[in-house]
Amino acid sequence: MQQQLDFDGRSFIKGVHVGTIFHNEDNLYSVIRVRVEETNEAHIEKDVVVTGYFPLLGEYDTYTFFGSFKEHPRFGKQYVVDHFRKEFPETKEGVIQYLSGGMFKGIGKKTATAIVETLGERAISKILEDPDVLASVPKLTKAKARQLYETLREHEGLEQIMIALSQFGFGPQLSMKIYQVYKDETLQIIRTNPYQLVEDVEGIGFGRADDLGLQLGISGNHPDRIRAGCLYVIEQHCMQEGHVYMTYEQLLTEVKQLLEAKRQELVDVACISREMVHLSEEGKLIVEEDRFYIPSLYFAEKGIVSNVRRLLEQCDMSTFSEAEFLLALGEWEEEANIQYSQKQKEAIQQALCSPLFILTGGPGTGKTTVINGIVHLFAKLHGLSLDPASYDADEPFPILLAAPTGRAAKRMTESTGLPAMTIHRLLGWSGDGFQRGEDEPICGKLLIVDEMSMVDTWLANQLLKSVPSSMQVIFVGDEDQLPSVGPGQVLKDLLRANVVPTVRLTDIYRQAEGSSIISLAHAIKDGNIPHDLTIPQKDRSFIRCTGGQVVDVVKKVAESAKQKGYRAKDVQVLAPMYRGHAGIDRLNETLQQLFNPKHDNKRELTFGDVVYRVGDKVLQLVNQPDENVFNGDIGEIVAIFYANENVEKQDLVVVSFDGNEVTYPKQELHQITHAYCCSIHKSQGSEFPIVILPVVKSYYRMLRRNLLYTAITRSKQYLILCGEEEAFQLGVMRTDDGTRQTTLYEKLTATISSEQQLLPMEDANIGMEGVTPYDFMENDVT
Ligand SMILES: Nc1ncnc2c1ncn2[C@@H]1O[C@H](COP(=O)(O)OP(=O)(O)OP(=O)(O)O)[C@@H](O)[C@H]1O
Repeated sequence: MQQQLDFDGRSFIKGVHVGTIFHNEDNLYSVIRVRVEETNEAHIEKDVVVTGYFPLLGEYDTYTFFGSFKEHPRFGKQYVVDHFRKEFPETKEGVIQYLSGGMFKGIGKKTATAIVETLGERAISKILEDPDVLASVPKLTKAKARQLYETLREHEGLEQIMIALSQFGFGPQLSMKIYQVYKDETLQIIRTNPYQLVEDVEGIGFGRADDLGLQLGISGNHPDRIRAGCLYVIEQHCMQEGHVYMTYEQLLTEVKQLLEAKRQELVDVACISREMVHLSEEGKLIVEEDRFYIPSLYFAEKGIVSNVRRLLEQCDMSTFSEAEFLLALGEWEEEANIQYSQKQKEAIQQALCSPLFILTGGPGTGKTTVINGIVHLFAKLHGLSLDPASYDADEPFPILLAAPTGRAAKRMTESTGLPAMTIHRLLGWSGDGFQRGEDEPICGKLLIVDEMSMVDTWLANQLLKSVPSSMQVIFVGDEDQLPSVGPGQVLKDLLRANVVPTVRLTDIYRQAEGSSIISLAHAIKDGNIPHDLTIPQKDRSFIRCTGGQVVDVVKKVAESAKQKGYRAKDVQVLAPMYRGHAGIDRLNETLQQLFNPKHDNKRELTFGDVVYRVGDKVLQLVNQPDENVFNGDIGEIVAIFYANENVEKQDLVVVSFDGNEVTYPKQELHQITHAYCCSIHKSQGSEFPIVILPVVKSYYRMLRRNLLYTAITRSKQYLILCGEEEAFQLGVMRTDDGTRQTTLYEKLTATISSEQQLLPMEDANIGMEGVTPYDFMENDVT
């Protein structure tokens, strides 16, 4: 028998699948137990553990696996599979059991027996060779026969496809991903147009598809290649630079560069131009004047405009008189022990009266304080309880608070005492789509969204279209912060278009409390470097050091904070880039040694180059709505379980995000990273008692004014800058970030008529300096 199965000397194991130990539905990584029937491997146990990327295999079905044995440091010997094939049974009972086992629609034991009696023990091979043999089986309808053949082909097909894909150079994981998209058509699609993969399969970029194109002899000027190049360039442009469109010239030039860089062959501009037109005719790109858009971004911008207009079309929302407002305001000021400034009062009143409103201002200008006022006055004036417990599923809590990150939402909860959530959660993000939209809007009377500068064009559109016309919406944000990670600059464009009632808070209150961090932030925002930058202040200091010294200096500063009793969670080191001698990775390594060193009693687990240890501070890198953790959330490793200690038979890391415990199997650890130091981008929306900010020339490529401004405004109590003054100056002077190509501003101003535009208070007051609306109101009241 062994001679019979030789497979050109390749290692194989033929056996029965007796149990699945682990199966990941997303990437199909599987660990199964196989009872060996035949193999050309020497010294093999009766049962072996087989790992690889494949769909859920039929229990007790027979397969032949091709691969090799590897020694896993923890799990021991495992057979790691490159590809496999299903073996069809060849005994009478086996065939009957297989055909009637539920996989073949409409075939029960009786029909299966009839098939075997007619075609014999080799029935399955015979059917695969020639499906017409099924015509001789009594009482088997043509439809059932066809279905039976197709199901058999499907199972056989997978094996052939996997082998062919591996010959094209795809590993088992990517092969399985491709197969999941195209199924039986995989090879046909790849052979006719490998560039299709770029559009359809996540993880395959233009470069990879182009290598395949070259292998398959597709010419440099081939329309499929040019089209894929166009789509790739525009997507990269939008995702990496944050633009919403590319001009004709830009797209043409960049596509030409890309296509010619990869092959020693000139690509004709006319051909590129023609394919750009074809793509727009097919709706894969949208053209407007000389601009090219990815359709989803084009329609998202349009959606934002039409929804802003829809919301603004609602009339004045104030169902209360000015006297009632002032009374409620007075009561709240007393309760909260605060005296709002005139501007802050204006903000509260306009917010309460407008269907859509923007509150903006730098750090410490009182945005949070005003949000609090809005919430309490809204409840008072509408006779609503602010106790979420007094509402139920039929009548949900009417005031919705949301923010782009979990931490920003948590801060909203802390400052208002009310439930707040991420925008993704509010909109019912399921991992591959939003539940909420125009057909199933969110419920409530008032929605306040904080940190609006972080919201990109897609999310803003989804959010706005999910808002019912009866709901009042307030956007809060600081346009000088870093723009959203995704494309667009929605808050900036909304503010510039001046179509939504807006109040800008400018007076700084935290400064009045003696914060020199806030005054530094405001100076940077205006492009100034205060003369006292390097002079130690009560709440900030600047430690001069070179790029080579900065890691040690950061460590020393963190060490002294630790000695003063601060915990890792209070001290946040922020840096702009991951790699390099002063990069985030290096800083994390150093800070882990300081805050959570190796200890015999502390469990740890190695993942790639990184060691995770119980007690480590970690950062979530992706949204995981099922677990209620989101990109940017910071947690702590509270437990590590090794594979031999649990039924899943795999290493597990448990992270607590403010009490919400999330378990990560080892292969999902790429979802987290150490957070002693994190990127400034990821820190948006969060605040920390102590921020240590290294700024050195090796960060040159990244240094920008809004980056430094964002980093500095993350610190609540102490800010320690370390590094080179010139690097800091260079960053403050560089402002070339605000040039995202968007058309939201133009679309807003063109679509929303001037009658609809509500002038912001400051403009409405032109010529009435010194006189405020409150002067009139107070007269009314008295
Ligand atoms: N009218 C006021 N009178 C006295 N103190 C005020 C007033 N407005 C705000 N503050 C105080 O100023 C500080 C900053 O206010 P707040 O946190 O609301 O600002 P913010 O704009 O939300 O700042 P950040 O964006 O940095 O969180 C708080 O301590 C707050 O109590």
